[in-house]
Amino acid sequence: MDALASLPSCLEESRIGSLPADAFYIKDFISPEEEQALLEKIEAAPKPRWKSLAHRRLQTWPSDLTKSNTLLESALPNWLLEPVVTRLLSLQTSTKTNDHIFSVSPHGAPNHVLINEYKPSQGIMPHRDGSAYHPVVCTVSLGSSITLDIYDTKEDGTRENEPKYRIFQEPRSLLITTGKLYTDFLHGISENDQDTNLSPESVSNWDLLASPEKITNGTWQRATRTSLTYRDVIKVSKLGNKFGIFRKR
Ligand SMILES: O=C(O)CCC(=O)C(=O)O
Ligand SMILES: [Fe+2]
Repeated sequence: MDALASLPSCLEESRIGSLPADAFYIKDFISPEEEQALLEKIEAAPKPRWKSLAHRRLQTWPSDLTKSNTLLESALPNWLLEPVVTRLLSLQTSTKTNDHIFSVSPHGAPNHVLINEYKPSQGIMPHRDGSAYHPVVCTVSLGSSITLDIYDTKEDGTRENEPKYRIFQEPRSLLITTGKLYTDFLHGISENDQDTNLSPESVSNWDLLASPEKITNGTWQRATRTSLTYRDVIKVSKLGNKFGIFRKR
């Protein structure tokens, strides 16, 4: 199937209307072939690229941020730019403008990618992404579906115990979150080997899913899911680039 055939003509078509502003879900953003090629690149990365946390492993491209949340300037490798970033920047936010989702970000494009791998029963604690990034997150999912839980906070600022919203992320999909959803709400993935109670009522993006019929009796049995999280790091230091050139000589 041609991945581009199913792309929306503008982001507004993909808005998750039942969520606070703003979230967009685009099914089949990449093709199965592109998904496979990305998984192979991730697998082929040298072992030290992986950082193992207690319940998850991850890669950071082009590098980790410094203690002061600065990115040492360095280009993303081409396999992380093509096709994802090119396609992402081709998506207009509305039919009335030529703006894309990173038009007003400091560098006009994502400059950083986090790759998270979740085996069944692995997840990520509810958190906010914080102030190091321009408040736009673009997540491409690979391999398997998984449910992202969105939590509101109580009046005293602590997190609600139960998620207020749930977003079902299918392989090859793109999820964009920004606005209040970035700044006010928390997001996380539960440490379960299955996602349960999935229904048109409980899943905010149900109407935008590629294959809701693959969810049986409201249950999704997880397999390994890998995500690519694209963001624009606000502070970039030129030093990284110069040092890179210096080292090559
Ligand atoms: O894997 C995901 O979809 C979420 C990752 C995430 O929240 C993060 O890396 O900040
Ligand atoms: Fe996050």
